[in-house]
Amino acid sequence: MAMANGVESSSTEELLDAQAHVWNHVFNYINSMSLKCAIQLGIPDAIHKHGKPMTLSQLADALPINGAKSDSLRRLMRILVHSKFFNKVKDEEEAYCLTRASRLLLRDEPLSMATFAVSMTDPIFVDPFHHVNEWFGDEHPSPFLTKNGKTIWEYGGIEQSWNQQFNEAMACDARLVTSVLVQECKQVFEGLETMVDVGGGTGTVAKGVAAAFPALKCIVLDLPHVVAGLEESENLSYVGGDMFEFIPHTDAVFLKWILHDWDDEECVKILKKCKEAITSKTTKNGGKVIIVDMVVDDEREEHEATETQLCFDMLMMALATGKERTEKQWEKLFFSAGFGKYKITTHVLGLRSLIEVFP
Ligand SMILES: C[S@@+](CC[C@H](N)C(=O)[O-])C[C@H]1O[C@@H](n2cnc3c(N)ncnc32)[C@H](O)[C@@H]1O
Ligand SMILES: O=c1cc(-c2ccc(O)cc2)oc2c(O)c(O)ccc12
Repeated sequence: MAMANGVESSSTEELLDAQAHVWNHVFNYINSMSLKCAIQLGIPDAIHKHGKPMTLSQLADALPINGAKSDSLRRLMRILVHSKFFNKVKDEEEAYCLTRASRLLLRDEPLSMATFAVSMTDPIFVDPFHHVNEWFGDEHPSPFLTKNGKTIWEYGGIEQSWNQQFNEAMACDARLVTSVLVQECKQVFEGLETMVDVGGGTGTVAKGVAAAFPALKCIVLDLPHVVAGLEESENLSYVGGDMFEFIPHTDAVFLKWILHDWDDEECVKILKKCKEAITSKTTKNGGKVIIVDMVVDDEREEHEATETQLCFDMLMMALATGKERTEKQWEKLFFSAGFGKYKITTHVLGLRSLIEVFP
């Protein structure tokens, strides 16, 4: 009866598909953890050092692992081949080589994301996500605060090693973005005499921009515990302060991964401070705010890009009061803060956009 009917049998298939879908999502963290393990074991570095595709036994010999675990290493490599971190090639024997993604996980590469990937999968960083359901029922502005009793920024001022790990993870991303900015987006900085990188962390972007444009004076404004004791140079200096209170006068304010941390009301406050900073000086060629952040495209067809943007939106919900915004939402912020026009450049920074905002 049940199985004789085509509809019934297809609904059995659908039921099993649905079960697989649930499994897939329940165990999705295994992808993150496998990647973390590969970086910690130094698998990308070992393959890179080998200089040509590396067989399983060569890899097992090169890694700091128990020799009896080479079949487990094969299984780890299998899932990482599946998730496109390695390719398997076959000449005389099967061997592994790097992909573009695992090249970004080499420890000594200037644009390495290895520190970022290991930090962000550390239990202390993942922990707030175990408190999202509890947060839905409480009064706190973020699950991070539900878990830690402090905002992420207050927490960084108290937990030294957390602060250092967070700043290093941000610096990883900033190195990659800076290299694109100074190579592909030179025109954005040309003609500026001064620039303040607001919430600029330990100054990775400002250092890169200051080196590429020696006539441009760069100032990094960040919380006092973030910029304490950092080395300055001829055209790079640090100011410890609060962007909600004061931003030094400048031709341009740079905001990378800042506004998505904050809710709309807080963003308008920050943007108003930016506007004061860029309009209170007689600017020759400047007078703008440069933003690096996502512009969510609801129509976007690419599945992976949409998933990443949705993950970042959840990240902002779990850690702070922010969100990822559509162009309409950005426009509302700019006009509410008293700006007159803006220009969005997409694609040059991958999933993020470069937004220039003018008074
Ligand atoms: C997500 S990080 C981005 C860092 C850097 N812009 C980057 O993209 O690599 C946000 C930064 O904002 C800083 N921040 C948070 N609250 C701030 C405040 N009230 N005033 C100045 N900086 C602040 C944090 O310390 C942190 O460095
Ligand atoms: O990439 C990140 C990661 C974080 C993060 C993740 C987990 C935690 O427990 C704390 C922080 O925060 C970020 C952030 O605030 C941001 O503006 C951009 C990127 C990230």
